[in-house]
This record gives sequence, C-alpha cells and structure tokens, in this order.
Amino acid sequence: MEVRFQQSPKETSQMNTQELRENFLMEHLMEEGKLNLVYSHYDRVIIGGAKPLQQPLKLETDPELRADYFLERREIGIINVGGAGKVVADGVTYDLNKLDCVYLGKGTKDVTLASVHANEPAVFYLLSSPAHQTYPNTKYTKEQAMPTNTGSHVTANNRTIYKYIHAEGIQSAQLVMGLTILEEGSVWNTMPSHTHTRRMEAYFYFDVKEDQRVFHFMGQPTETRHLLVANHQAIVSPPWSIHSGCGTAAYGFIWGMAGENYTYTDMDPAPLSEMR
Ligand SMILES: O=C[C@H](O)[C@@H](O)CC(=O)C(=O)O
Ligand SMILES: [Zn+2]
Repeated sequence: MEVRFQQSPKETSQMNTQELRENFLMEHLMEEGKLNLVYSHYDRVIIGGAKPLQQPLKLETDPELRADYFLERREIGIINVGGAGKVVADGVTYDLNKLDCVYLGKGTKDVTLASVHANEPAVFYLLSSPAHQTYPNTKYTKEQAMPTNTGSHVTANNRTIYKYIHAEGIQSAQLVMGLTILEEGSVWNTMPSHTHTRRMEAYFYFDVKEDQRVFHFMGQPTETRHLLVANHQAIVSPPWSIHSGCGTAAYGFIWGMAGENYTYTDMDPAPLSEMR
C-alpha cells in the first residue's frame, strides 16, 4: 500500500507539473488482476482500485493498519464502473453491475471482489475511511441514488448526480460517496467550483475515451493549478482545494468525501469573479 502525507497550500503553490502529479494524481490505480490501495493522510482515507480477472481478489489488511482485518476500524464504499461483478462480504454476495454501489460497515471481516466474465472484467473503485460505529452493509443501484439533473447545455455542464452514501442515503460513520455523469456535449464538472474545509474529497474519472482527457483543476480558489487526467485515474483533493474538471468530451466520475460532517450540500462557493 502506498502512503501519501499531506501538503500545505503554500508548498502546493510552488510545485511543478511532475510534483503536482506525484502528490495528487493516482495514475495506475487500476491494473488487471490486481487490487491497489493508496493511504492518504487527508482524513486517513484509503483510495483503491480492483480489476479481477479469473481469480477473485481479497481485500487484505496491510501492516500499516496494524489491524487484524481491513475493516476492523474502517468502513468502505465500492462502486463498479466495468463489467458485471460480485462482492462477497462475510458470506453474503452482492451482485454489482455497472454503477451499483455496496457499503460495508466496520467489523466486516472477509471481503472478496470478482468479475463474472474475465474477458469483460468488473472495475471496482474503493474508498474507505475510519469508523467508530457499525452501520449495516447495504447495496444501492444507481436508480436508488436519487438521480438529480443539474447544470445546462448553455454552460456545457449538463449532468446527473447520483448520491449513494450520505446523510439521506446509505448510512455511514463519515463516508460520503456518489457519482456524476455528463450528458453528451457537456464537459464541465463542479463549475462553479467550491471548497469544503470540513471534508477532503477524492475523484475517480471513468468512461473517458482512450484519446480524450480531463483537465482537472485544483488548488486554493485564488491559486489554481491543473492536472491532465486519463481514464480510470484518481485525484485526491485537500479540504482547502477546489475540485473541478473540464473534459475534451463527456465522461463520468465517482466522488467521495470524509471528514467533519457528511452533509452533501455543505459547500463554500468559489465565485468565478474571485478565482485566479
Ligand atoms: O462536494 C461535492 C462534490 O464536489 C461533487 O458531488 C460535485 C459534483 O459531482 C458535480 O458538481 O458534478
Ligand atoms: Zn466537493
């Protein structure tokens, strides 16, 4: 498991492109037949990717956690953005088709992830945060995730937001998770931008076509930087940073947060007129 510490706004403002990418971008989260984890010290979230082929992949504990099993003191959300998949948690099987989500609470001992067809593998994105209370293991389809249309074609940000794990959806100790799908011809996400110093955020871009990219914007609202992001790459967004992207074509992304609260609407707007 890779461990990443925090960066201050000041040191971030002095980074070059390569340094920004090493600290904030996860380029190789998804590898065939592997389960990869990155431990971020922003709210101690663990960001993961799993692409099982013939063999199921087990969510193992890591020496860094000093825990007998991965979810001993944690909770996790898992969303599939690939072919049909299965998550087995303590003997219970959750069938996860594309854009289905399963939440597993603290105390779940045995977790395996599998693809139904190795030639059309599941692509599981994982986000885990510390938990001090157990909430029930729960699956949601995207239809259960309160699909809400927002934005407009005029501003090229017409998109549908699906909320799975949050105060009014699947209950959790602190994890918040959902995803956003852009309409054909719309390219901007989370514009106008915002920050929420109560929570960190992680983004995972998917359905970005091979020859397309997303320009992801980060930094304090008055000190913005960008990262070039390809399909199945993830971004960690510090609590003080905006997180907003513009694609060269439509795409989708999973967002997730952890921290002080789990109120989805708690955002501090960063008006365009004040951004630099
Ligand atoms: O705090 C909330 C997150 O930044 C995302 O939910 C925003 C988003 O998906 C969007 O506007 O497209
Ligand atoms: Zn946000």
